Amino acid sequence: MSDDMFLLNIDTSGTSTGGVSSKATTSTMKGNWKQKRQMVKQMRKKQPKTNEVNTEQNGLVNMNAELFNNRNAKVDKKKKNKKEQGKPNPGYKGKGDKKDDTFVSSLFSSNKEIKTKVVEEPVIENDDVSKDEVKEEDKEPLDVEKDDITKNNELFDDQETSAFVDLGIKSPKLVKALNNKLKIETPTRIQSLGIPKIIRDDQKNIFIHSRTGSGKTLTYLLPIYETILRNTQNLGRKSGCTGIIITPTRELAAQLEKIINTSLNIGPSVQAVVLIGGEKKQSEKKRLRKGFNILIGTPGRLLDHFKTTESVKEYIKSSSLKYLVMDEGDRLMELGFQKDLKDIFMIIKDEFCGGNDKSVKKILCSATTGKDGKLGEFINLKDYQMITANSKDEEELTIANSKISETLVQDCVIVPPKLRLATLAGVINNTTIEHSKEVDSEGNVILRTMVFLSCSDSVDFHFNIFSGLTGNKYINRIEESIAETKTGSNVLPSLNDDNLKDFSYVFYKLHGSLHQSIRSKTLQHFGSNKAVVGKNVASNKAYKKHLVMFCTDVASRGLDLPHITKVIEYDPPFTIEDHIHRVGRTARLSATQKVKGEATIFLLPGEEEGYLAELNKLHDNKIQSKGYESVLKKAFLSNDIKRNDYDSKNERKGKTAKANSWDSNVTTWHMNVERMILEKEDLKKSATNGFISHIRAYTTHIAREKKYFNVKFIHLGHLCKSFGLREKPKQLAYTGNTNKKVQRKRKFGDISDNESGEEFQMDSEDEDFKRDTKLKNMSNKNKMFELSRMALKDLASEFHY
Ligand SMILES: Nc1ncnc2c1ncn2[C@@H]1O[C@H](COP(=O)(O)OP(=O)(O)OP(=O)(O)O)[C@@H](O)[C@H]1O
Repeated sequence: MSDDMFLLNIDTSGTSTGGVSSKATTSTMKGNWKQKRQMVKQMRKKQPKTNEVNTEQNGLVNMNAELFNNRNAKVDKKKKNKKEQGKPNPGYKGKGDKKDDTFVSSLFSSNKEIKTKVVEEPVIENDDVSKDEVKEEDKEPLDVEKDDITKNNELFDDQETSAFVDLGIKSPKLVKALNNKLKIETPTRIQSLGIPKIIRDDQKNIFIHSRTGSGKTLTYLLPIYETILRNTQNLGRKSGCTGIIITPTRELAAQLEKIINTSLNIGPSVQAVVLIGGEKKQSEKKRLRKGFNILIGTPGRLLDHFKTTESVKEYIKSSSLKYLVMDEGDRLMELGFQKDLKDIFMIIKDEFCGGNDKSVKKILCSATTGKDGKLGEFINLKDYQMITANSKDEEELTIANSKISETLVQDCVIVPPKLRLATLAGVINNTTIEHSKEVDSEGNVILRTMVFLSCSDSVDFHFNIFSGLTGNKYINRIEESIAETKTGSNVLPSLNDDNLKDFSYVFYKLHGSLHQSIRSKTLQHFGSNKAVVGKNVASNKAYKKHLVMFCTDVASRGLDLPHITKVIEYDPPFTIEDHIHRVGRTARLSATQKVKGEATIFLLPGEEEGYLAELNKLHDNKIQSKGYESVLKKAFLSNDIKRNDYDSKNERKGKTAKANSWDSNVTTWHMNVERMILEKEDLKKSATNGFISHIRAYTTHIAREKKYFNVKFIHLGHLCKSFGLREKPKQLAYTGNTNKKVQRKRKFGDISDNESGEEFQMDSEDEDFKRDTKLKNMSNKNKMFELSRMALKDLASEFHY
């Protein structure tokens, strides 16, 4: 059967009284799935309705061979057999199967109309790009100098840019380390503007404002180095602390420590200590006792040591301390660290500097200016001066001043909720196809993609799905958050492509609920030059890997990872500022960033489409909206996806979809996910948690963006499908209280809603009971909202990380 032929199992005789006849005749249809669906509708209109087997209700209108070829006629029979055998059905569970009450809806039907004009890129069958032979001469080595990708001219001054020495960086040792170790010779615009002002010995506090990846870190770091090295009394790490750097995330703090102590290491005269928690406080104390010139940390941990560790006082004194940096300052505000910061300022002033901290310059640093642009005021930087490389005549801090790299290629794909997961697979897959020829001088292909999600549970779920969808292929699990998937698996179609057979995918997950040591190892592995996994360690073969990291916004700020090819915003950002930082992980000025940088944002049809206009305000080039169909076609057209059934008796395992059209492949892929979730209890739990947490997180979109992102606009049942779940949302949202103590109290009337706190100490179980009662009286959708709101109270800080 040809690709676009479809066997349809509908009685066309017009004589049947049973709707879909059990003696259905078979007709053959041509065309794409839309045409096929239209034809089905027309044919169905001609048939009398039935209560017995309502194909629409059972989700049987899907245009795919796997589910529907010859199926309708067998549904009744199958159900009967199942009942008789009393065995669970490992595959299809349909409405009416009372035991499960699950629902298999089709991926391509009942989807909301997309209003935005989308570009459907033509996909040429049988002559697809992925099918092209990758000839040696076709390979495109990444020649940084030649195509000037990393030069990022927008970041340098048009005129002859001054050298670092002209900016006040006089220490030969430092300039040499910059040239030799970091391969940096010419300062960027923000460095030219910022370094002289920071070094100058006046009291002005400073806001360094410049786009992501423009070199802000060295703008404040080099003056700190220079000040340390100018001190003729410098006795190494025990000579006193010159700079304190506060960061919102542990990852960013660890990265800064690595720059100072490893990448730009100029010996014992400049040494940093990092305090980020996640390890024993005792070992941090031990390191502090050795002395430090620069102290880096997250607010909570810094404050903790300031209050309790004696050796800190020994090294932080007004005689040496000159700079207090708040990197990603607006994020520090957003995360509610104001109180900690105020306490830190106070301890520094009163306890470390004897009541006078006038010699300490406060520096705020970010690519965005905070929600209301009043960041400086907010943290008492009353007398600050803004230094910006974004616009020459800029004085006010406003979001409009925040810029995105001109080299970034941003697009958008508007996807109905049911098709989100498959389209994500499609985008990842197509990134491999598009960049598979970009080899480095040693023949390696290392692509890196970051997929941003709204919450930890959703990160876990997507990591589990993509790393676990291997059928009978082996997953090489190095750590619990790293998994490699190789050729021949069902994870992504490109793994079955002959031209990409040497490719493998390494999946990572990163979020704040992981143990710190795992977070550090994962990031280190993802960022290392040859993320070597498993068997490849010993072989001399060139690496062909696509490293895909599923992460929360914990990875959106400040991280300078090498060679990020693609950023995917699978869940929309919580604020427009988050978008700027997420996409800022690519298209950076960096010796290791050898790609222009691409970003794709996923939006749902409907109100979310309006968000495009907001995004377009930030991007110089209009964002192109891609059609999800072309994404799916490109990914799923050329390689048949095999079913992963476990039903060996029925000999279904391993069989390909009967029709190898792209939509059949998409459906088979999705059914594989659904089956896997049905089979594995832990995966089901992960999917359920992922879905519920995603909804909760969605409710936290800020008020000014609620007109685009309001949970009321979402078809929750359809969204459920993108988590591979067949349950209805209400089943997932409300499970009732199974706590025995509460049930007993309920039974014997020991608990009532009006018991005061004095008479009856409310414990968490009693709160559960109150909640249950409240929920019972609500409509299903309101239940979901209420649950989200309740969880929000406790878990608000969890959502973003
Ligand atoms: N003058 C320079 N010439 C070439 N590369 C540079 C220069 N200055 C910094 N870089 C490199 O550019 C990359 C990005 O710099 P950096 O991390 O400081 O950006 P940023 O502005 O702080 O970004 P973000 O806002 O995302 O934190 C780093 O890899 C850094 O080594």
